[in-house]
Amino acid sequence: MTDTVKATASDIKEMKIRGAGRIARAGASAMGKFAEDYNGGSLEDFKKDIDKAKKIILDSRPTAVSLWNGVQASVKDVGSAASLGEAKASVVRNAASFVKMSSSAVETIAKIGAKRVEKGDTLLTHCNSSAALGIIKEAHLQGKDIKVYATESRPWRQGLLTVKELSDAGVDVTLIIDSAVRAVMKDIDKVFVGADTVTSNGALINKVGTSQLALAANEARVPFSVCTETYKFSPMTIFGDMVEIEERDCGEVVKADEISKGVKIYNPVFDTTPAKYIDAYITELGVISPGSVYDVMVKQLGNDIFK
Ligand SMILES: O=P(O)(O)OC[C@H]1O[C@H](OP(=O)(O)O)[C@H](O)[C@@H]1O
Repeated sequence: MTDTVKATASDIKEMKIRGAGRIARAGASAMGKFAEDYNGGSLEDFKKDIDKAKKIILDSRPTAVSLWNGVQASVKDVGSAASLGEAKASVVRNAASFVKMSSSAVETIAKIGAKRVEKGDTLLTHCNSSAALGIIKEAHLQGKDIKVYATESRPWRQGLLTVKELSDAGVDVTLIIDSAVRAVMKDIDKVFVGADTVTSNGALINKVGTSQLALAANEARVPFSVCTETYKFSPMTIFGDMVEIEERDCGEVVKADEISKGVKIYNPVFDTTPAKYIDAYITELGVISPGSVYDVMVKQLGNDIFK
């Protein structure tokens, strides 16, 4: 297996490459590079080998369906290719097309979402979502004079990436610990978070802590919007599949010498926010309700998904 595939899978697993959009683009790019460098003999060999490459990439992190959708989009024409050359070229072409579409989607979401930010708004965000931060930075660029609260997002503390990114962009940003979200919610006008996976019934799988943020926003009647590309919508959930919630090493939560032996540590990386706590999904196709996710998926993927 090529070094690029193994190195990409390792970087995603170790979160050197992180963020649902970024890992999707990295997975697609690795598939494209695999095809470009492939020097095997036959189309049959290529089909077997690219399936192995796909599995290595997909096994790196289980929750963000964006990774699956990015890899699938890259290899979708291999089965119908008439020759090895045609199969390789299709993967290179489709991978590049997915990466371009994915980056363009984040830019479109920024433009659409910024319209929902009003002058003087105080916003709250969680973790480090390029889609959510795109909206926030665009609203700032438009001179909307916003203030932002960003959660630390324990245990990985992606919030530190967020406050650096926003302060570097000149945004007035305040870091808070995750358990402070309900205390600050009275001062918040709107919440913007990202997505790892969206299920067919409109539920959100995102960084752990998102659901408590949605609960506090709902209690305070603060609009809660999810900023996401539609390739994070999960077709498998239409047929009842559950989304696997990744659990990571306990050492990310506490150092071994800080806790007595025998104490168990539960470290889920994501949680689920039911559709009823979500006011809108801000996507590259526009602002949609949680109840429209199924229809958007079927429209985009076509009725083939039922075959
Ligand atoms: O695609 P973008 O909007 O950048 O990020 C989407 C989500 O991916 C991240 O997961 P992790 O930090 O990779 O575990 C966060 O949960 C974030 O909200």
